[in-house]
Amino acid sequence: MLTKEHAGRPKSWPRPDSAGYRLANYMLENNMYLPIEEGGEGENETTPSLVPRENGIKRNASRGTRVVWRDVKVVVEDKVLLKDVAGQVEPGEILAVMGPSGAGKTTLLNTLAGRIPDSSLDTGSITFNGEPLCKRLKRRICYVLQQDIFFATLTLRDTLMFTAMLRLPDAMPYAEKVKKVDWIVEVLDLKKCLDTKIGDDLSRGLSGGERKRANIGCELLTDPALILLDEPTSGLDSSTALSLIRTVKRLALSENKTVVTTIHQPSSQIFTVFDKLCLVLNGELAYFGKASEVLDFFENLGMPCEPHYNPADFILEKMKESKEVELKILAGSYERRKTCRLAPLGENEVVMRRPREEESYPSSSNGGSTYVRMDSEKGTATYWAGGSSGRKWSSGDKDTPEEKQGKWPTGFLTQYRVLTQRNFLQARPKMLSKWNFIQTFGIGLIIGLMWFQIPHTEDRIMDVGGVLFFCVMYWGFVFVMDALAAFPMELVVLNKERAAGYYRLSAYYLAKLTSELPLTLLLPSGFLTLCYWMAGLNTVGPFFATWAVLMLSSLAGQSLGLFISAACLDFQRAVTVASIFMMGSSLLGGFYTTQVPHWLAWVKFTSFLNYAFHGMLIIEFTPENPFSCAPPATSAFELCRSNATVNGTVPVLPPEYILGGLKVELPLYTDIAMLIAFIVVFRALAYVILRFIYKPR
Ligand SMILES: Nc1ncnc2c1ncn2[C@@H]1O[C@H](COP(=O)(O)OP(=O)(O)OP(=O)(O)O)[C@@H](O)[C@H]1O
Repeated sequence: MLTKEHAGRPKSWPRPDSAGYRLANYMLENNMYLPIEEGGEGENETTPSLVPRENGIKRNASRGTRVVWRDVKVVVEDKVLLKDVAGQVEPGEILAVMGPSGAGKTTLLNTLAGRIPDSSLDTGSITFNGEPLCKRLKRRICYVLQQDIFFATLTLRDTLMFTAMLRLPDAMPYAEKVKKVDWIVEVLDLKKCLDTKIGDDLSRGLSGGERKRANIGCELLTDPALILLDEPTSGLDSSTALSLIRTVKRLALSENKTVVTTIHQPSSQIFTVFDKLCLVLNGELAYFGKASEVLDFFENLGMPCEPHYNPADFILEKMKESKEVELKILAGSYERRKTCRLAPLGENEVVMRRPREEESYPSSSNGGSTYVRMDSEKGTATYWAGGSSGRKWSSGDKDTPEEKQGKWPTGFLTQYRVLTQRNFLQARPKMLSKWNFIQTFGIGLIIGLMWFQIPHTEDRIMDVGGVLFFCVMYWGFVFVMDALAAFPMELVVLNKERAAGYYRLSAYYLAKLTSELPLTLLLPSGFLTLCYWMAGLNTVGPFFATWAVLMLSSLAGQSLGLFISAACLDFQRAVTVASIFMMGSSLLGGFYTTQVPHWLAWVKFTSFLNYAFHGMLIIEFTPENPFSCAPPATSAFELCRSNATVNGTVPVLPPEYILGGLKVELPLYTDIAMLIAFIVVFRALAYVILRFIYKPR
């Protein structure tokens, strides 16, 4: 019977102090785990619920997934990246993929994760308990990337909780999600750094090992069938690396997870933790089998390893020794494969192959790759074409009714809500940093002092224009450049999360736009308040109207920055494009020159600064805020020259004269409509680029 403490815990996630977990721990510490024999059980059978182990110890194995891949050949742009690669990994096992740099380890991992384009998989089949890899099964794979990609300003607790909220189904109660996070924290030993910021190269946060475990933790939340780890130990010291691999092994054993990891140069202690080994050499399979038997394989080839030598070092040295040795290893592997048993083909399993040029096949003209289904039992082959939307070769592609309900783990509203909270939290420290405040109010103060209480006279009209233009230009630049700097970093996280199917892009985008709005508007509001009143411009009503125009202008700048960032995807290029655009916009924004060469006149209509500046001038120069004429001898206006002082009263300039002199031609509503159009169009364009052009796999 479950105790109260256990009652809310999902059945599949035992506590770290559970008997299963303690047993796994004990077995690992005492080297009592045994790899399961290759082949043997029928592919479609569920692994027996209890697998006999050494010393009579039994392990619960009812939920495991056997993953088998055969004849995998990957070709990209006529380059063969993988050739005839086969293997099998059982629940509770760790398979290490090793080989020299560029051998094809990551390509193999990407292939197993279904993250290569359909057109690149030339031949091969990948099955999970006999079911061919399909969209539904892909969602049960967790892929821990080599880089630990997170928002640096969030704490580990926030990161895990947001991931749980996004990746665990809406139907799961909140308390259950919290318990799952607690469990991950305990299993991966992350408790002591739960409230530490993730950090990055510039700001200290989690240590390398903690970040790696956090990365694994975020992926494990979904209770995956297959865990793929790409170089999980890179950048870690040997003891942290060993502890990490041991943790993964413990998890594999206690949870019956199937683990495949690429690794560069494991220590001999790490090497002993691996159950199976897959050596890849120039895209070909150099060895597949028990890790403990790899040295026998090399010895049989006449390459004995010296006692006490790290087997991993020995293997890599041999693989890189010479072309001759390389050929010898591959020949040995070929011979070995003749006797190596993989699980038999499953009922629904087909080994697919793209037809060769000389083969004729029907219906090859519909644009997609053409595949051949080879039924090994009947000895038949059927050709058919599959569009880029997916392969139509397996009954396994069919989702269950529950899975059909949605491609995403959570609904749009949940995604929007969680992403809004997360974006707000992660943007807040950056936007409201002490230095941003110092910069904003420092510059605001300088502007206020420079143009302190501008007299309302004709000769100071340009000063009023100067203050307003500076506000528009300053915040235009700040928002464009901020978006250029922040968005590419965010794109990396977005890319990872989209590839793993966390959420809809539309939910992310909408959340980003709304969550940052209050933060975006706070600093320019403070800045304008300071400058406006120090410069003694107009009254309260026009102040709020000017504020509204400045907000629209700032958002237009941000939208432009997002668009340039998404279109360029390269910071340096984006800065160059943005600088040219913004300098052009500033120069043609109507303040520096009112006499633009006629062939350049059209450019000012592409400048959002122009619309914002002119809008502010219209708001500022009103009959209620009169500007008096200069003495007739110096006035630029005919009206002032002809109207001399009457009874000591200096005549005032009507606003239309001032606005005419400043070449303000469009009405206020046109300026506002154009600013809104800038915001909408550039944001929409940025979305379209992300949605249709910049698609992660
Ligand atoms: N999209 C691609 N187009 C062309 N060649 C590619 C592509 N992706 C990978 N390659 C090439 O395939 C080979 C294998 O790459 P892969 O990243 O799988 O190697 P790896 O064994 O993981 O290397 P490392 O240990 O250095 O990460 C490399 O020579 C690489 O240049």
